[in-house]
Amino acid sequence: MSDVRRDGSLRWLLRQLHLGRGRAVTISLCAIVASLGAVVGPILFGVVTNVIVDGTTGADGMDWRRLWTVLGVQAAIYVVVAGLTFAQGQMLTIAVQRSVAGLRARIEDKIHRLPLRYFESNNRGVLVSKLTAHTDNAATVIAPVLVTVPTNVLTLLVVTVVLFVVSPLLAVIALVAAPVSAAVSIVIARRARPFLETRWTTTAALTGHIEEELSTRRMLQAYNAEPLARRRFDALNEKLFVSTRSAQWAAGTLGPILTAINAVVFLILAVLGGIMVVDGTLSLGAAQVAVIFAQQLSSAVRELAGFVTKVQSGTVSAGKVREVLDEPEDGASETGEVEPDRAGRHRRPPEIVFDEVAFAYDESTPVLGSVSFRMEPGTTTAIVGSTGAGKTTITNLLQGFYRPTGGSIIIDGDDTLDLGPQRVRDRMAVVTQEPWLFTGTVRENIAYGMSEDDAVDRAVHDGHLDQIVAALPQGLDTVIGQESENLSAGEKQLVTVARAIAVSPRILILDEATSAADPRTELLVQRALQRLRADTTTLLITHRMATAALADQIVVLEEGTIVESGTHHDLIGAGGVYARRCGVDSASRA
Ligand SMILES: Nc1ncnc2c1ncn2[C@@H]1O[C@H](COP(=O)(O)OP(=O)(O)OP(=O)(O)O)[C@@H](O)[C@H]1O
Repeated sequence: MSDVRRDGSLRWLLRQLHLGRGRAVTISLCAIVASLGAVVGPILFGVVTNVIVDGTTGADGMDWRRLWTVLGVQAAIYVVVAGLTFAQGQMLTIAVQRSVAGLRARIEDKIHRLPLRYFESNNRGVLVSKLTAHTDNAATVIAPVLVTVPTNVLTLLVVTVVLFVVSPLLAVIALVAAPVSAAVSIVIARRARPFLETRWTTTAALTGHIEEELSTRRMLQAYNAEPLARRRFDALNEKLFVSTRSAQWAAGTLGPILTAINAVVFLILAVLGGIMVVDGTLSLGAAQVAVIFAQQLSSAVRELAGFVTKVQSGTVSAGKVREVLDEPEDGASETGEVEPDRAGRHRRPPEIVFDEVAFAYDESTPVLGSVSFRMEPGTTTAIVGSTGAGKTTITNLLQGFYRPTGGSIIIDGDDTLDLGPQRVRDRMAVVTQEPWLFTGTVRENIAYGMSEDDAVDRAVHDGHLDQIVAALPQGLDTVIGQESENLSAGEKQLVTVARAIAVSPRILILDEATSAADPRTELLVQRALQRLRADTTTLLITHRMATAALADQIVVLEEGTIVESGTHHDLIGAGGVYARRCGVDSASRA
């Protein structure tokens, strides 16, 4: 994280952008030619002045031909400069936006490759701002690198040379200001940097806070905790205000200081130039060129100084983006298409074996000891056990979210680590206690981009959603979402059950899938899932003994270890933990 070297971030960023050398060179060339034109313009302006002065004060009268020629050339140069500036600006905008889109795509891709652990330990607001605001801000350094630096360095060189040709004395005076301005700019940029860092981290924290507030707003209201949330918001808001003000203040002092330095230089040049014209050591046109060039010199220095602050800010952002892209990936989070030769490997329900599987989320606290059980093809295995026993952890491992720390999970003879997560998840459906819905129609939520319309209709019927869908204002086309008020918690769970039915899975994981449904609906859904079971190897996590009793095999887990396993009848007969649980469960239901 913080090991990202700040000074390396700019070079790193430019390497990530894949701007295309040809396009970068074209943009820079256009900018350079345009800036050369902008330098030649004032020289011709001086020539025009001298022609007019000679014409009005000399004996030969006005040389109209020369005057019109110079004016014509000058006009042509300005037209070319305008054209090139426009073209360069357009190309630059496209290049910058394309680069930003590419960078965002890389982060998006990275997000799918990061281990779940990363998201568990990182604030979502921070991630969102890295994906959006920081990416945009990091890209703002492209324009300065391609245009500001080459054009202004060139302007500095040409202007300096011409100034020396015109008048070495005036050149020296104009140049003395440049290093002073540059030093001031660098000092101010350094001062602004910590404020910029704070501004970005606070913006991210504020985004995270607002997101949390929105997703927990019912709880906040129910517990009257809004004042607490408000206080946290106010504190972050104030911190953002202070850091932004300080950053702006530090950067804002730069302009006036440079303007003051330039004003003094300009005054000295104007007075000295005037004296030299009166003395006859300098023509009026040359004096004019010297004054205009001195201004160009100072504006080039100012632009380069602006580049320093912009790059400061862009580098801070590039560092943040780099933190995400440099995060170590986890093979277990690898995603993508299933390789064609292995696609559809689960043509029939597979056999799944947990062979001495051990696991710990963090090394100091083992969650699973040595878990071994076999799931025959097309059968249902129920895992029951106390809260925190490790049941969901077993489903997480089967989905390939984490790697076992010991032992292996074998599907049809292949270790899941060798298969890779894509193939493991091929034709796998999961329904959890927390129904996961995205903003879209009921149909889209069930199809989830994979199932045909008739599969959706069948799933609605088999999943006993018909009546619920009929009661919705636009039926299957009603828009729902995670926060949707249209559906109850149980109904949302039924939508996710229908989604699982629609994909005709070969492996089905049900983790308290019907916990929010009433007993009658649960029974109906159980029947629907029962129909799937012949073609599916099912892992069922449940606290309801009546649901577990329907399974072909029951595994009883306590503190990460299997304490007993067998059929409902075997375990009732054994009179152990399961039998006691069944007794308590039926007593509590009575
Ligand atoms: N992402 C995680 N990071 C760290 N520890 C975790 C994580 N998820 C679960 N745990 C811990 O692992 C242990 C087992 O959790 P798990 O969710 O597998 O239990 P469970 O049997 O499914 O419980 P429940 O019946 O309450 O759902 C718990 O002590 C829990 O605190």
